[in-house]
Amino acid sequence: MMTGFLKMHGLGNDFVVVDERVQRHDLTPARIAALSDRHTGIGCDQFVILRPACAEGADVFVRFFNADGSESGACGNASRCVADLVAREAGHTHVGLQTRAGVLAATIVRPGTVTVDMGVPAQDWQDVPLAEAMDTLHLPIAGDPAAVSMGNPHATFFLPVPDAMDPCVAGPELEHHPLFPQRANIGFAHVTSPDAMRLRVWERGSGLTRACGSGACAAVVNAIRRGLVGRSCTVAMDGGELGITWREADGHVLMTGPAVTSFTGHFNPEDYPR
Ligand SMILES: N[C@@H](CCC[C@H](N)C(=O)O)C(=O)O
Repeated sequence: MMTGFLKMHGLGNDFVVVDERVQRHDLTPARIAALSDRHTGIGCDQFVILRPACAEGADVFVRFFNADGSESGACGNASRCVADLVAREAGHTHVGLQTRAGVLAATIVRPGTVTVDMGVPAQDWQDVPLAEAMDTLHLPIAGDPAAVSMGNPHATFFLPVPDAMDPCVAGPELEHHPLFPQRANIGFAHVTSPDAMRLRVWERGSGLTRACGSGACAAVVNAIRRGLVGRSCTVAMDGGELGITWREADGHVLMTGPAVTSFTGHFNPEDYPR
């Protein structure tokens, strides 16, 4: 039986979105990895599955998978895309997304622009998680990265000059560093002013992407913790810009940026290895 999908993206971080709210489609991790392959599948950075919500305040339950088939608790760019989709369906401007990291409130700012409340970042070493007790603001790794969880594990390097580290060279090894028992997303940031930074992210399970929403939130949170930027910051990535605010009043991180639908299509799951 054919399965319908949407191809969406946020700043070029691209997603295959499959709606399982009415019917399941037997999408195993191996099948998701095969479908995510850019040469032999549909191709995407993350594969997103929608299920019926079962939490208060949520309109939909969203599961995020990386291109290698592994699951993540959070994906900022996909959250904006799903919020845009569900809000258009319902004719609402506010939607609740149930994720493995909790229920996220999203607001349609204007057509195609969405703010997602990414919640409160977790700063304790157990919550990132890291392999042993340590100060998450200064990891004992060359280059002195800081770590935080945005519902998924992130480490951010602050580079004195742009591109001082190549994500494609440093990223793969750091993603698998023994300090990160669940692997980690690795950000390479260069602060350009008290309210702006440039960022590239080597994503766990997907590699270098054009943008990473949770990575942008993590980079801003870590930069604020280090006293490098103020509470609101524009993050410029290869695919474009996100606005990130770490709200002082309640500690929530707000992420604002675009959500785009590229096309729709169909595939037969049976054509891909289970
Ligand atoms: N592209 C994402 C993050 C996707 C998940 C990540 N690779 C992980 O494994 O945690 C974003 O926009 O946040």
